[in-house]
Amino acid sequence: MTKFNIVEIFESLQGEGYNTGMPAIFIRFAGCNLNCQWCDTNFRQYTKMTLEMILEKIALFESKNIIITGGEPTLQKYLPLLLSQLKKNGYFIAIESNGLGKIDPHFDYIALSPKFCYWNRYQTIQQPQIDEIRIVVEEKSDFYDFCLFIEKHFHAKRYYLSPCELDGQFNILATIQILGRINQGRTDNKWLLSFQTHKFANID
Ligand SMILES: Nc1nc2[nH]cc(C(=O)O)c2c(=O)[nH]1
Ligand code: SF4
Ligand SMILES: [Mg+2]
Repeated sequence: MTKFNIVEIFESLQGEGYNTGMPAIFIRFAGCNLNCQWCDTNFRQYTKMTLEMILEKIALFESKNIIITGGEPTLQKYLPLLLSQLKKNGYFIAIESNGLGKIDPHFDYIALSPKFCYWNRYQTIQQPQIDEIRIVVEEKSDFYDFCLFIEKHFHAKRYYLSPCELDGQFNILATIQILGRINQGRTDNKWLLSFQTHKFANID
């Protein structure tokens, strides 16, 4: 029986990146292949749901946008099946991924969040055209080089830096300093700021 490991399904507003404020149904999958120090998501507690159970649950919400997230959603074996069913039902489907798994090019919107700590593992990874890259800022001397590497390695429409929350504090100054450094001498201001606005607004 085809089952998905689901942490939670809820309706909210996209809190981050280009689509900030977009009403969406979030489907959060369990499990991750990484272990980031500042991870803010409990991806270890989940329930098993069939495709029918997921469709029934999301039909209760108003939104026709879906954000597939985790954990790391590409680890779900039956994700392509869910994707094709949701597409048949007319949903716009975005994915949030750490970028180390294979991303199905049929997603309507692809947001990758590559992790500085796992830099080496991105060297051999190829991905289709990405809509946005969003990197959480780590205050390490070669973090800037990591951003340049990612910009070269993955082709995205937009690039964002996002302040890291650690012990309730966001490293905003470090974030805009890196943005300043990376945009210096360019005329396109290619790298932009993304806040996790849902955390400030106290919504899911
Ligand atoms: N509002 C809201 N926006 C989000 N964008 C990405 C999220 C995530 O946890 O992947 C998230 C989330 O958890 N909440
Ligand atoms: S990749 Fe994302 S979900 Fe996985 S440990 Fe890192 S921050 Fe958490
Ligand atoms: Mg989150």
